[in-house]
Amino acid sequence: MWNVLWLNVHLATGDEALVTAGDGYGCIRNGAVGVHDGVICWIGAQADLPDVPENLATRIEDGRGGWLTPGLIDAHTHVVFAGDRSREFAERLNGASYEEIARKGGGILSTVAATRAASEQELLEASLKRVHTMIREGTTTLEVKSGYGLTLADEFKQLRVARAIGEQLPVRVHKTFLGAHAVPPEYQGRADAYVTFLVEEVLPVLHEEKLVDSVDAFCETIAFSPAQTEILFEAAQKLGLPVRIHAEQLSLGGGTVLAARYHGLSADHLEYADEQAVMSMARHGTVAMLLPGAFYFIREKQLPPVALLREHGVGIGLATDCNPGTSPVLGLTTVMNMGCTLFRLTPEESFRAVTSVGARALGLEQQVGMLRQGMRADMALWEVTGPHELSYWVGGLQPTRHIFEGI
Ligand SMILES: O=C(O)CC[C@@H]1NC(=O)NC1=O
Ligand SMILES: [Fe+3]
Repeated sequence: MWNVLWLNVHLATGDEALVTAGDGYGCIRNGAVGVHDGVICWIGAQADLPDVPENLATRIEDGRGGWLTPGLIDAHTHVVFAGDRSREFAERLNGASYEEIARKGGGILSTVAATRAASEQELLEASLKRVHTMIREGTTTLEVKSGYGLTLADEFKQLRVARAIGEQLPVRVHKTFLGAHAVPPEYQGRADAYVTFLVEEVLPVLHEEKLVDSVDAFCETIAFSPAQTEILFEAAQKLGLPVRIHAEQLSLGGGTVLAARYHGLSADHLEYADEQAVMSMARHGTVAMLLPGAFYFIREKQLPPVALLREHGVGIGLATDCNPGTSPVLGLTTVMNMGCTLFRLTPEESFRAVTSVGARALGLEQQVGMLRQGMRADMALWEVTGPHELSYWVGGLQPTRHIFEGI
């Protein structure tokens, strides 16, 4: 029946079938969870537990009255990179402009150069350190993008490292191809040729190696146009790969509408999204993935259209966007607080944003993101007064237990 039994826990299930107007978390107080081979096989009030045959070889876990939640889902990270951009942060605070930093070889292309120069082992070691911190803060599912290699060999290297992270650590990894993150030095002024290179020589090879779970693009005035992005999306669609997009981060450019038209899993950033963009996401079930870490770090002033997202019933996700340039953030509970404090999400919305909605953004809603019979037993145990407290602390809150596949 089960090989692990969690007792003496209050459950914030995030189960949409249990969520009500009065309880946005789908709570079961004084609950229990039975797990068999990493899957939830029983969940409910402890008083309703069926008799457990004495001889059953069951590992009993005492939750000591803590709150058990789904493991947190970080559905947008660039966590695999080499090099250091902290000096740029200091230079900017001492008056240097982005342009001056870029002219000195700083910015995204400096991370590209460092990532190309790093060996696969060096890249893995640097990334594992950051993912260990993410795990300590409750993350059990992690999306990892490429996009700092920008050659076949280096995009390959990044995605192999992403795969290795999931093989070595108790975390589920979704691998996203983001070759269209920036135009590399060898293609400067030839963005169209670079896009052709990506769709003809890079994406098919990485897909063949089963290293791509979805395809992303940075659709922005300083990156790729909607027309260039669509070429990539057409290629992804031909390979049967879902798409996602960095869109409307710095301007209204049409990326969100484009991604929704391709039934994109998510459209991310969205500070400059308008009602047409929101309605296109609602029409196609595309998740709005808000990234308050980048908003905070680059001191953006334009807020994403949260009221419109609510009005049109678009799922609202939150993620760290962990990257060295605009969002050096590792903790999802910090991002949950930012979602509430900066974007005025309710704690319930913030909780769903990193659980059930995060799962939808990765196409994993049948496996993770809720505590429900049949779902993977990826969970986190918290010593808090209730699930609302996960959005309250500004950093520093860690679960007492990070539980992957039940243990
Ligand atoms: O500066 C970097 O390294 C990444 C910037 C980051 N990438 C993206 O698509 N949007 C961003 O803010
Ligand atoms: Fe990003």
